[in-house]
Amino acid sequence: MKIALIGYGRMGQAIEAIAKERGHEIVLTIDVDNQHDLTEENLKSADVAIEFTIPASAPANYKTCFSAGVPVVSGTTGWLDQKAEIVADMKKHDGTFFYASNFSLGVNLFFALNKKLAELMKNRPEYDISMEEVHHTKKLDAPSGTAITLAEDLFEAHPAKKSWTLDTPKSDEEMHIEAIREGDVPGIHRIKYESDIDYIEIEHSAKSRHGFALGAVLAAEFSVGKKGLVTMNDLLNL
Ligand SMILES: NC(=O)C1=CN([C@@H]2O[C@H](COP(=O)(O)OP(=O)(O)OC[C@H]3O[C@@H](n4cnc5c(N)ncnc54)[C@H](O)[C@@H]3O)[C@@H](O)[C@H]2O)C=CC1
Ligand SMILES: O=C(O)C1=N[C@H](C(=O)O)C[C@H](O)C1
Repeated sequence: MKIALIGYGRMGQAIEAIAKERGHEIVLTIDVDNQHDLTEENLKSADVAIEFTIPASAPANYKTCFSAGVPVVSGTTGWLDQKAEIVADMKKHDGTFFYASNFSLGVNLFFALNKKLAELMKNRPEYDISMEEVHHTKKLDAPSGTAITLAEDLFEAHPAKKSWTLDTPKSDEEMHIEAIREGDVPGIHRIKYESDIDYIEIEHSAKSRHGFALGAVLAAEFSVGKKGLVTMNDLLNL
């Protein structure tokens, strides 16, 4: 598979190493210094683009790939307020878009566990619910994309909670998410249920970025030949 790598930071470099180990070829590498080389012409040689950049750059990068007819796999977080526009653009070009707030298998199993626990707790108003996420100090967005996915899944299964806030909740319908930035932490997510008599917590802690990067390469392999929106549930058969 010929890959265009858009974003050559921590994730781009981890993805390059795994893609090469799996026998793929990187035919184009774009980072902030050569971003103008991301053109339809230069994308012609790629079977798929893998995009891990920054919230401000990702939407324009997706549109260039859709115009070029190249499937896009992206894990960039913090741009979802523009999702409707991006999906419309993908459809206009009959494109392929595989987006995941977290590409690790373990986190996707954790998503299922979160839904199950929220379902069990939906008639237990004695438990207050909160979340905590911990990431490295270079992270630009808060809360993490993964925390937002966890929160949205929780609200669906547990309708007493309806929205999240990074501040002190103003009502019982709001759930607090604490976003902690320290060191080079690859990513920790905790969901906490607390009553007057006990405390239940589930946690996922990434030991490195390997799981995210491997998931992104597997997603790229899966995306070639597909059309429309593709998700981790499709890849993992969840
Ligand atoms: N979905 C997932 O599984 C994961 C998602 N992420 C997300 O991926 C994104 C990237 O994370 P990292 O690699 O850790 O960040 P990073 O800061 O190490 O790398 C981002 C790179 O994008 C480059 N960049 C900025 N504007 C660009 C443009 N217009 N074109 C091309 N490159 C550009 C920067 O120069 C930088 O090298 C973040 O949004 C992060 O939240 C990170 C890990 C896992
Ligand atoms: O920025 C990161 O590093 C990460 N970002 C993703 C997110 O926002 O959820 C995934 C992972 O937690 C690492």
